[in-house]
Amino acid sequence: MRSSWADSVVNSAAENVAAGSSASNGVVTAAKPTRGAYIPPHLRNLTPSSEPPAPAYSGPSSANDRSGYGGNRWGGPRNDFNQTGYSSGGRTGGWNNRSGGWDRGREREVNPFGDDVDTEKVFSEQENTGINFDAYEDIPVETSGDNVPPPVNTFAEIDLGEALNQNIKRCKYVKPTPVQRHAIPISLAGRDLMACAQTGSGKTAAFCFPIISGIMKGQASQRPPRGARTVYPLALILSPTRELSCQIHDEAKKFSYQTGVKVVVAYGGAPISQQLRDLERGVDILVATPGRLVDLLERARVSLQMIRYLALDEADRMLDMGFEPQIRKIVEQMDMPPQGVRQTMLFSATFPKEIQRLASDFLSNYVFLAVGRVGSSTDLIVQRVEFVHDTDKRSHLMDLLHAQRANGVHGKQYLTLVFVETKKGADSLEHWLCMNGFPATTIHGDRTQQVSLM
Ligand SMILES: Nc1ncnc2c1ncn2[C@@H]1O[C@H](COP(=O)(O)OP(=O)(O)OP(=O)(O)O)[C@@H](O)[C@H]1O
Repeated sequence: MRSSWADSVVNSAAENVAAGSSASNGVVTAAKPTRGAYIPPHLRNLTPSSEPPAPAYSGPSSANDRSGYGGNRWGGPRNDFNQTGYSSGGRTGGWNNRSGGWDRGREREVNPFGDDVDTEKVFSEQENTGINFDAYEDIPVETSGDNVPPPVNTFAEIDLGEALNQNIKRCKYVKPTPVQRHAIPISLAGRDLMACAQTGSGKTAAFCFPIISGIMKGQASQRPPRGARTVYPLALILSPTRELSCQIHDEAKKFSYQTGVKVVVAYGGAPISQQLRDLERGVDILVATPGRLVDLLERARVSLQMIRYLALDEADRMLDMGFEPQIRKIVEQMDMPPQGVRQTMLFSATFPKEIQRLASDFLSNYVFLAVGRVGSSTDLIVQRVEFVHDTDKRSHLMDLLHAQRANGVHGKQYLTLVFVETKKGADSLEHWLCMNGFPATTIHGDRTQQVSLM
């Protein structure tokens, strides 16, 4: 006999359901929970003493429900999700098998921060993770659109929820970056967003915070059709490469630690079996590369019909890599709720015609946000091009390395990255640098070889 609290939630919910709370609306029919019974995110990590069990699913009676999969499939306009008007007492809880999870509430969550950290201490130390906030003060920010929600200066000004606030402290984020200052309030207000911001500007948190917060606070009473092994994520984050997807996944796991929100990553070039197993354990936020996601959709292992949030990261790069057909298939030709019903955030470093077309096709009454000069390289990096004969390249590199070592920069030791065309060339350079007093490590990628030097 199972006796955990997670089971008692499920059982008491099932009993309530069986007792007739939904008998008349015909939505809930299961009298006994089975594999896959759903526990809403905000209840998944709680202990018996900290919060009472979820109330039973009581059918699509509230104005906030996306009700009636037979009629209006998505149950009215997106604002009905009412992210901003949430009060913790107003949650209806509810349960279903949305994510296909099994025993989700009982799974031990790995701490992505390693050893438990003292969040208060971290916050008072006023550290950050290396972003140069002083340099951000002068960065031009442009917004346009109807009734653009005002930016915030601190995370404390935004109601992201206690668990997420704790994780922001654990990440040592003291204040929001410019893209976060603007994008988070816009997204929390339920608006679609087209954001132009450079890499490294803090975009990941800018789209993850509103998604995680929205899932934590949102209604959990939607009830998808039961599909054998199909999972129904609530949010989809598309990104061009495996590396970026994994990076977003790692960050999102930190942000969602102890929130009960489950994040899974799926990318091509790796066996699909482990990713399928991860999906079967439950998924609220799916981070995926377009090609692998199309595969999962065609196998009917993922359905997009419950998607409330869609984020496209580095959209220009995805188009450069030829992913437009896959992206359009995912967004326009599968079962994803249409624009205006889902909430969509499109991030791109540049804003060429193709991205403008994508924005007008995917977004609804959106806010345009540009942080920094669109399409330019960052002011924080000085770029210099030097033409050197092939035969002089190594000696020139050696001069640069000696100059850097001699000058130092404010007494700090910096690393140097050298990009090399071939694996063989990288190995040979590494050997040569070591022989000349610059210990180097080669990192072999699929396409670009890098040598980093001390
Ligand atoms: N508010 C913040 N305070 C301190 N550090 C932050 C903040 N926001 C993000 N960072 C850190 O800054 C770094 C860059 O952020 P992030 O990776 O989100 O940028 P990005 O724009 O998404 O870059 P990429 O395009 O490479 O994904 C990360 O190490 C992240 O943890």
